[in-house]
Amino acid sequence: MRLALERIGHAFLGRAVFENLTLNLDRGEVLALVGPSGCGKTTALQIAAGLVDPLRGRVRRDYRRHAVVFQEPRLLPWQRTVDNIAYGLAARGVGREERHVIAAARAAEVGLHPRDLDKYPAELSGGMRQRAAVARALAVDPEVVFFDEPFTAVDVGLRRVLQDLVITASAREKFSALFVTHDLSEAARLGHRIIVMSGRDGSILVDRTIAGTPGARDDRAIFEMVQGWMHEPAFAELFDPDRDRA
Ligand SMILES: Nc1ncnc2c1ncn2[C@@H]1O[C@H](COP(=O)(O)OP(=O)(O)OP(=O)(O)O)[C@@H](O)[C@H]1O
Repeated sequence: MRLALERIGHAFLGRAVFENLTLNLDRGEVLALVGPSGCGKTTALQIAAGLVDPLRGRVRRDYRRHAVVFQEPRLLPWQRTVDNIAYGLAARGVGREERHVIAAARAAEVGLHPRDLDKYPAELSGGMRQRAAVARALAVDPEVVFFDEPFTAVDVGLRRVLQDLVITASAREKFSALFVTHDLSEAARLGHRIIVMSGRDGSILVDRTIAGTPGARDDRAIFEMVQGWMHEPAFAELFDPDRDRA
């Protein structure tokens, strides 16, 4: 077990997001977290990543290094791509030359061209910026990666490429990942397990292993899996979050 949220309760301005959230992330596992907008997925991720302190409950972490990939790339505009990718390494005291070697290797893994390394974020396309954000996360050799809807803003074709990057990298590097997404097909492509959060009280409606292995599921299998999920009441809230709301 890499990470455990134990009986977490959280509220903003006195309004509860969830009262009693418990979830585990296993070693090497990509856990897809889905739920209707506003149910608390990002809050759960931020608590798991230590970016927000929960009001109640406990977070147990059994790892040394993690990284976060946000929906927007959050690159430093005044730094070249190579230095953005190496950002976490600089914070860890890795020397400049070694940082650049590692950053160049990570950039190549996410499909950035060597000439992109000297560019500033404003000179990159949106997709290239998000590739750089993934490279920056992987550069620190994280044992856990938190993805908060990282590919929502990129176009469909590139989204698949970036999903494949995550699948390949997680299989190669054996990191665990908590992957928040709105997209059931994305969850079905890259997850080992899926959790569905309720829009009513943030409780967990579904927690199940996804059949097959990420990267080995073909499009038809993914399509059929998602079709099957969509017929389950627990998933229906994703499409009609006000259904049972008082
Ligand atoms: N900083 C904040 N201050 C006040 N309320 C907040 C804050 N952050 C989140 N909330 C509220 O907490 C609830 C959960 O938000 P959260 O962003 O975790 O949901 P989500 O499931 O990730 O939503 P989405 O899928 O739309 O990104 C929402 O009602 C939101 O308005």
